[in-house]
Amino acid sequence: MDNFLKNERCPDSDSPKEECGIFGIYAPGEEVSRIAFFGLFALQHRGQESAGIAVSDGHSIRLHKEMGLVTQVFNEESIRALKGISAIGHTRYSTTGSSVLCNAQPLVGFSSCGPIAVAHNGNLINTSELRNELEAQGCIFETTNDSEVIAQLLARAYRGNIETAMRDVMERIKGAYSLVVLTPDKLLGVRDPCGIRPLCLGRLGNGHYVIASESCALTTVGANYLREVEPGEIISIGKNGLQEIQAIPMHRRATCLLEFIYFARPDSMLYNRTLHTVRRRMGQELAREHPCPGAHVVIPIPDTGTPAALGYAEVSRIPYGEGVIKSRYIQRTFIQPSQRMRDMGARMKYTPLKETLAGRKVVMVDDTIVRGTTTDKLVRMLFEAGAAEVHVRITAPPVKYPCFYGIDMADQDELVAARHSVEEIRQLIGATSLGYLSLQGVLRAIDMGRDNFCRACFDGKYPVPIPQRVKLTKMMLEEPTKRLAHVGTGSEESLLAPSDSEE
Ligand SMILES: O=P(O)(O)OC[C@H]1O[C@H](OP(=O)(O)OP(=O)(O)O)[C@H](O)[C@@H]1O
Ligand SMILES: NC(=O)CC[C@H](N)C(=O)O
Ligand code: SF4
Ligand SMILES: [Mg+2]
Repeated sequence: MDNFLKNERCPDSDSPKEECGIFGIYAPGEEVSRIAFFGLFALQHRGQESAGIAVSDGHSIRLHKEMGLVTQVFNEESIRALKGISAIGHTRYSTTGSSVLCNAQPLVGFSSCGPIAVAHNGNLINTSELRNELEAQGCIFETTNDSEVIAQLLARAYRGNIETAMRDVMERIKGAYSLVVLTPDKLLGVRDPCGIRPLCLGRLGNGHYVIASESCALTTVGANYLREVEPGEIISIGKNGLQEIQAIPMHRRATCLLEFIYFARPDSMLYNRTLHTVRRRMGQELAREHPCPGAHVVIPIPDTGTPAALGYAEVSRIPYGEGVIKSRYIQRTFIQPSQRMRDMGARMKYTPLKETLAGRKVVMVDDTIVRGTTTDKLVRMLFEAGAAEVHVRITAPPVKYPCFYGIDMADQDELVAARHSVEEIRQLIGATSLGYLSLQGVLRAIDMGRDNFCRACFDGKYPVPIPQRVKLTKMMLEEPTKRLAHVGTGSEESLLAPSDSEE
């Protein structure tokens, strides 16, 4: 627990964070840890705090994890030391538990039938309840993250059949979870009954299987995309091949809408749609909903705003141009662990191109305004570079409600749209005009109905009800008094939204 004690608490760090990248491979005869490294590298955008790989040699499991980016955590030596037949990996963006080494993943639990490694993307909403119960039974926890509850439950339930044990655990845990699980002889891919976080299955040319958060990681390792892991499903891979098990009934499909808008890489596929195409269409819808007659140029805020700006330019017939250059070496600002770091990140990240901006009426297209950290600095920067007008266009509706399923927006106070109207936000960011794409517009661009998505941060309808009287925060397991609040909460309704549950 040394790392935990040394962690410096940031003033605003009590809110859950974004998400994580997970990867799994079962391929005897292949360099599985090197392939996992490449897979994790492709998933680096999903989490930049720590990375780790666990490898099985058929008998035991070895683990290497460190704080930092994938390329900082692994080198030739550490990859070579991880020899085996199967592997799982993780890139972390903390949502429950500080960003410290003991909370890095994969986590390894020890059962009476051998070791089990777990890597988790998502966030549970009944962590404290389960952890209190396990502690009362004598379980000793080594981390302050929610994922260890899964590892501990699994280790207790495992009596030789990992699929049955996993099903038992799925019946207990609530919230968002996409998992890869490794035992000495099996690899599992698991998705919660709403399929909130993505997870897909692919196959290498030699017939071996890989599982990844996003299809872009399959492409990187040369695997063909087969399909998404279904909500409530366990995919089990071992020496007898692949087994598909509908472990618990699908509740309903509720994949995170923000994965389509921002989180997932544009070259990934979700619901069989390439996200670059979807985002371009969001830009087209935005141009129809919020035109900007008389503007001279449409500029994207790279990277995620780029396809949408192309779409906006196509429909509006306003020329597309590059107005800001993004440093190649900076990471996502939205997924930095503290507000101070996010502020610095935004300033380091962009430089304006005066040639595109000076004297022009500019349409600036970005994907989301979450806290507003990025947008107000950008608008100021464009005016300072000589823009005559700055019209901000956003390919998402205002983010008004917190996310408890693995995204960095648990504190409603941090969300600028929770406290201000669109006109007030326009004034705050100093834009000439401001237009958000409607939920209908987003859904038209994806070409699917609203019932296929979690969109709770936009409309307050949570697909998995949030327990009442519970403040789910990133640090809740590091502050014992907050944990007590989780015991015996009767109602499953949230206090946060006008209409909280979709039940
Ligand atoms: O309102 P805020 O809280 O400031 O966050 C919103 C910004 O954060 C993200 O960009 P980011 O730079 O993280 O990643 P990207 O390069 O993928 O666009 C997002 O694309 C917005 O630009
Ligand atoms: N962003 C995530 O998916 C994080 C997974 C897990 N909740 C953790 O904090 O480690
Ligand atoms: S609340 Fe928002 S960010 Fe969270 S899972 Fe739902 S759509 Fe995604
Ligand atoms: Mg951005």
